[in-house]
Amino acid sequence: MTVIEVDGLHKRYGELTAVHDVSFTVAEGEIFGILGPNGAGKTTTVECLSGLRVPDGGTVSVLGHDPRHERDALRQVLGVQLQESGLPDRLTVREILDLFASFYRRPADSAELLDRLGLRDKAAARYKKLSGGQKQRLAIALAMIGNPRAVILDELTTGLDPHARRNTWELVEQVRAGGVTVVLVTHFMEEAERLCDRVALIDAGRVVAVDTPAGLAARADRNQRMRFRPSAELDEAVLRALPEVSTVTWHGPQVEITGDGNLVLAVTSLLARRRIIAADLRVEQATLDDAFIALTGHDGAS
Ligand SMILES: Nc1ncnc2c1ncn2[C@@H]1O[C@H](COP(=O)(O)OP(=O)(O)OP(=O)(O)O)[C@@H](O)[C@H]1O
Repeated sequence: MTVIEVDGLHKRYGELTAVHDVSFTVAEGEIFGILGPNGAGKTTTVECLSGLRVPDGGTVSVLGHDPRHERDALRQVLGVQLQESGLPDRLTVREILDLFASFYRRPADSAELLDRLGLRDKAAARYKKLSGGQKQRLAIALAMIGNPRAVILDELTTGLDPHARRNTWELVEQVRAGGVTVVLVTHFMEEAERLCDRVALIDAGRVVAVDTPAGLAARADRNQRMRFRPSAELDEAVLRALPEVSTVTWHGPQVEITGDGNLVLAVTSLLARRRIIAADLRVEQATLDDAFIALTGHDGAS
């Protein structure tokens, strides 16, 4: 079932068109990534989904609601964690959660949520005393307090150390395991690759591609590369005859093969037929980073 449908979304700020003709759909239970460099238009896009911004063109439907006209109904079913939380420093974690719970008809149990997000020990701590990772966990708790069917998480792990980032990723997986559809805004390729079922790659306000992370990586205009030491003599001509193989180079006893398509399967099947073992096999696959460069002509950093 489609939970979110965006069709031809446009948003201008004065002279600047921040979002040009953006279209995608998100299915129930997906973790859907919106990936792109700073300023690509990701936040503007999700703000249009949550009703925080009014689009200049296109249509948006979130859980059957038009965010422009049905913001109150939408708020009951869509949880939103935004980049700038703007939470009051002096309130405690429990006070903040209880305050947010009061906005919803059927809020989640805040004690249970604190437990689930590993914040039970911090319930009485003031917001300003929390670490970056704890603040992010609270932000997820606030997005989940209304028992939503879908959540938008925007730049969740920016500024976190690798350990806190990995903990946060586990929480996002738990959210989805609870049946909630997740839209994850990120400019980290690794995060999208690790968490997302599908990704919309956005650059300068336009969708460059929508695909699975593996599908995007496969579009990267870069050869795959494998290297190994064959256990017996390898007939190079047979290797070169495989349609997937582009180059074969020897480095002493090691052979390096580049190519595309199902290169690894083609070469390992050939070796198996000839009863040759590929010792010290190393394979380099294209990554989302490569896909981003291939699809946009520049790297994702900005
Ligand atoms: N309120 C605003 N007024 C004017 N311009 C804006 C406003 N908000 C965003 N922009 C501009 O619109 C473009 C898209 O911004 P947006 O925040 O949607 O991008 P983003 O991909 O979320 O970036 P980031 O990763 O830095 O958050 C940028 O050029 C930004 O400067």
